[in-house]
Amino acid sequence: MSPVQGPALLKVTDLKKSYGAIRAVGGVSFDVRPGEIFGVIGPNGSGKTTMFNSVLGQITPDAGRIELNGRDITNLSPLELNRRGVGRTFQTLQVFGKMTVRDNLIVAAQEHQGTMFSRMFAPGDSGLGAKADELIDLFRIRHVAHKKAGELSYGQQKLVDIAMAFMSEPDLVLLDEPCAGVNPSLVGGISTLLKQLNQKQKGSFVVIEHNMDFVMDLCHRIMVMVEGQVMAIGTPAEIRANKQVLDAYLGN
Ligand SMILES: Nc1ncnc2c1ncn2[C@@H]1O[C@H](COP(=O)(O)OP(=O)(O)OP(=O)(O)O)[C@@H](O)[C@H]1O
Repeated sequence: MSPVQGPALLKVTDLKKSYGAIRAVGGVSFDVRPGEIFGVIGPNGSGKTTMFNSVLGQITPDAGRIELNGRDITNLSPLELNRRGVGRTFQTLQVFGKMTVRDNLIVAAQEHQGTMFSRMFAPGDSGLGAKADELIDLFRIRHVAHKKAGELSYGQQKLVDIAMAFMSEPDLVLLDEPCAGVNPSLVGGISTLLKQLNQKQKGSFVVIEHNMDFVMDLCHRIMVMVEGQVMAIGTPAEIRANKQVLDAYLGN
């Protein structure tokens, strides 16, 4: 049983997506509760990204239903989802190298508010400066806040990238491999930050990540996907003790 209880914030039911003869996601169901950090693990090609992109409105599933707070959000666009409180980070950096760190944060939230041309113009504060400063302090990037993001190390840019997803105080954030390419010395710091954000903003996170120590330490529950199917959902202790999971994945 998860330490986080309550009705589902996100509910995914029998999600399916094939590419020709390849069944990328073959009937996946799970739910994420308010305040829960939910990990998604599985071997390469097991359908994690396809599931993620279906939830985020980036690809159209063949079948299935996705609900947020009991409302059907299947096939809504990424922008509509963002306005309903769903944020995301990408595997690749989304920061704008020629803008300062602080402006990157402000612009990320302006986009959420619908200022679609905001990246084309010099960003004003729009009342978002206080939120940007709060995240700059939480992420301990005050010393680089007024530097151009492109001048930062990859690890620092990754922190900015993650902070950007939290500017609009989303109810649900989907994080796609937050540790990918990050120096191992920074991995523990990202985990601590996400725990702090989870406590502070009371948001729910879904995290795809191959770094097993990170997932086991961070997540309340973990879903294991294998060949487009859910093999197991449980607490880190339950997943570690699951013989089928050990044989198919963790034992490798
Ligand atoms: N656009 C696409 N066209 C054709 N096949 C695809 C496409 N996207 C994914 N697939 C296939 O669907 C299956 C699931 O891929 P997916 O990327 O969802 O897995 P994954 O678990 O995220 O893998 P990884 O850990 O490597 O990111 C794979 O067999 C993949 O080759």
